[in-house]
Amino acid sequence: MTDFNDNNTGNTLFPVFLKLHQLHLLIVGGGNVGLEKLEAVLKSSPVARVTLVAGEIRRPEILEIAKNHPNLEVIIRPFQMDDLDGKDVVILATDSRPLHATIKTETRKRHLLTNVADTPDLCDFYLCSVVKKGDMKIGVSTNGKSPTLAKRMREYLTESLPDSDSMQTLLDNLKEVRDKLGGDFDYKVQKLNEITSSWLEERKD
Ligand SMILES: C[C@@]1(CC(=O)O)c2cc3[nH]c(cc4nc(cc5[nH]c(cc(n2)[C@H]1CCC(=O)O)[C@@](C)(CC(=O)O)[C@@H]5CCC(=O)O)C(CC(=O)O)=C4CCC(=O)O)c(CCC(=O)O)c3CC(=O)O
Ligand SMILES: NC(=O)C1=CN([C@@H]2O[C@H](COP(=O)(O)OP(=O)(O)OC[C@H]3O[C@@H](n4cnc5c(N)ncnc54)[C@H](O)[C@@H]3O)[C@@H](O)[C@H]2O)C=CC1
Repeated sequence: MTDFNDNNTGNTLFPVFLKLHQLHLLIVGGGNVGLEKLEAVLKSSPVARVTLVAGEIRRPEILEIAKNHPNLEVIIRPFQMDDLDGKDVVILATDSRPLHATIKTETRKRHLLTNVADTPDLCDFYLCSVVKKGDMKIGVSTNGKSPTLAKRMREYLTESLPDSDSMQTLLDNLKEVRDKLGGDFDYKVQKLNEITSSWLEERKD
């Protein structure tokens, strides 16, 4: 049975995995943080549809990245409110907190999910550290307490977990079994649980 009180007092964030290629992301800011967030997005979702608006591109890497990512549009001019038109998700990464507060007020009205990189309190969501092993992805958040520890945890999990090839083989095999299994839903759940429990047992040895 689900225990809704289980250790739920501190970190109440709800993790999800976005299909960013089906959404339109706006990043405002073209400096260190704009680049960091752009790289984080494209590393996980290389075909994400992204528009980046910045008064000035202070990290030229952004323009280099744009050359290899046709779904990334870079607009060099100050932000204007109509940049929000048609967007689904917004990341604010300028060096102006008052600008962030003004834009956040408008994105709230428009129900656009917004990350304000320098102000956790204004964020609707946080970016996380990402562990990737083939199709397996694990997101790590520290509830905003220590991004550096999130980064270290990514490194720790990347080293400790099976390598990408083994993980992919495991996932491909399980997918094959899953597709082949007949029977009703309960039977499938039971069978898949049986097969995967042996994997956990082996790990304990
Ligand atoms: C709340 C959050 C909002 C958001 O940005 O989404 C946020 C906020 C802030 N970050 C700051 C600083 C740093 N951020 C990093 C790195 C990362 N930051 C990321 C996420 C998040 N950062 C969200 C919470 C995530 C969580 O819940 O744990 C990661 C995980 C994901 C990503 O960005 O890709 C990525 C690691 C990726 C990886 O390598 O795996 C480093 C370390 C480094 O770069 O080596 C430093 C410097 C050291 C330090 O401060 O720890 C500051 C202070 C700025 C200042 O002092 O001026 C703020 C603002 C504040 O806290 O007030
Ligand atoms: N969340 C995180 O991971 C971190 C957050 N920060 C915070 O993020 C903020 C930004 O830092 P940096 O990227 O280093 O600054 P930066 O000076 O490198 O870049 C600022 C960018 O904002 C743009 N900008 C400013 N006003 C604008 C406007 N009206 N319209 C469009 N673009 C505009 C500039 O043209 C520039 O491209 C700082 O306040 C810093 O404290 C810093 C480190 C990590």
